[in-house]
Amino acid sequence: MLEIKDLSKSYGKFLAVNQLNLKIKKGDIFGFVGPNGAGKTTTMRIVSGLLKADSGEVYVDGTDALKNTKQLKAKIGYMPDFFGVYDNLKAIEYLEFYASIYKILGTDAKKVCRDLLELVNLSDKEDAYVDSLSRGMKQRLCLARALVHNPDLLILDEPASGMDPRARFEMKEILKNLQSIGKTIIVSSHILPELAEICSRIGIINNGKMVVSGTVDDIMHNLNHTAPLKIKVLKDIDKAVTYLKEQPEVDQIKVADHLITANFTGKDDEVAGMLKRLIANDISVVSFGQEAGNLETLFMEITESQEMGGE
Ligand SMILES: Nc1ncnc2c1ncn2[C@@H]1O[C@H](COP(=O)(O)OP(=O)(O)OP(=O)(O)O)[C@@H](O)[C@H]1O
Repeated sequence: MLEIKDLSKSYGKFLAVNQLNLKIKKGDIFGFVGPNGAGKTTTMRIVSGLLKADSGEVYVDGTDALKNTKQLKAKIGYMPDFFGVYDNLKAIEYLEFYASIYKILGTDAKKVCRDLLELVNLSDKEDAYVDSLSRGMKQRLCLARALVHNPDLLILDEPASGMDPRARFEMKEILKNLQSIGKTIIVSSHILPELAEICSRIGIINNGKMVVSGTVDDIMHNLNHTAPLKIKVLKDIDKAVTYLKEQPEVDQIKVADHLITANFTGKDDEVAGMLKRLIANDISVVSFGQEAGNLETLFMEITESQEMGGE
């Protein structure tokens, strides 16, 4: 659906995007993650046809996006990370205004805009003034605006920034809905866990370069990253520890009461295999789980080492 090859963009002497490569399949929710100033907005604005690249190639459905910006605007919906102020406009009027830009007018426009308000859970705010909406509601309205011309590819720049947990949850549900109706979505964030659970794939960008991309599992595995296992056993704690010590994927075993904590390097199927083998060895497992949140550590490690390696 989207392919970016060796994309570069400088602002004066400052290289904001540096030979960036990226591939996104149709139907993906791709999480574009990186610290502030990494180059996410610059990349997204280039793909959306709002900013010129210095060099590189961008293809949307096989079409050269840098040479056919007008044609591709119909396919792409862009939601900026900034929401302007619109005095004296009701939510529905705001959407109708954007619909009119795409020549969707009259009763057609009303229907499209009402459907979009429903999609982003704002039906009851149809006649509310935009300025009276909460930040989360404004962001959802902005998302509806990006959808007004029914694009296949959605490019969302920090759609959940500044939202409270409930509003973030709602935004995630909306994105999953959009995926289920066939949209391909790129969503950026500087907070990795915010995205990991809904994204089919993520890419980590730092200093304008794509450092790593793939499924969350693949990234953890390829970087040989460890995720702590927590295993509670009923009895046989010594037997369990002896068994775990023999496993190459396991290290740094710690025991407190009946709880064993150990670092584990491997994918989900290997974690499942470990649980099966513990039980097959007659160890009474009360609970077994792998801690989440390690992705955050991984993200910090990747971006820190890059910063130190950079200029
Ligand atoms: N118009 C501009 N002129 C000069 N420098 C710019 C301009 N726009 C962006 N930059 C710089 O380019 C770098 C990348 O910016 P960009 O906005 O693409 O990053 P980002 O990953 O989206 O960051 P954030 O999460 O803070 O929005 C930053 O160092 C930024 O200061």
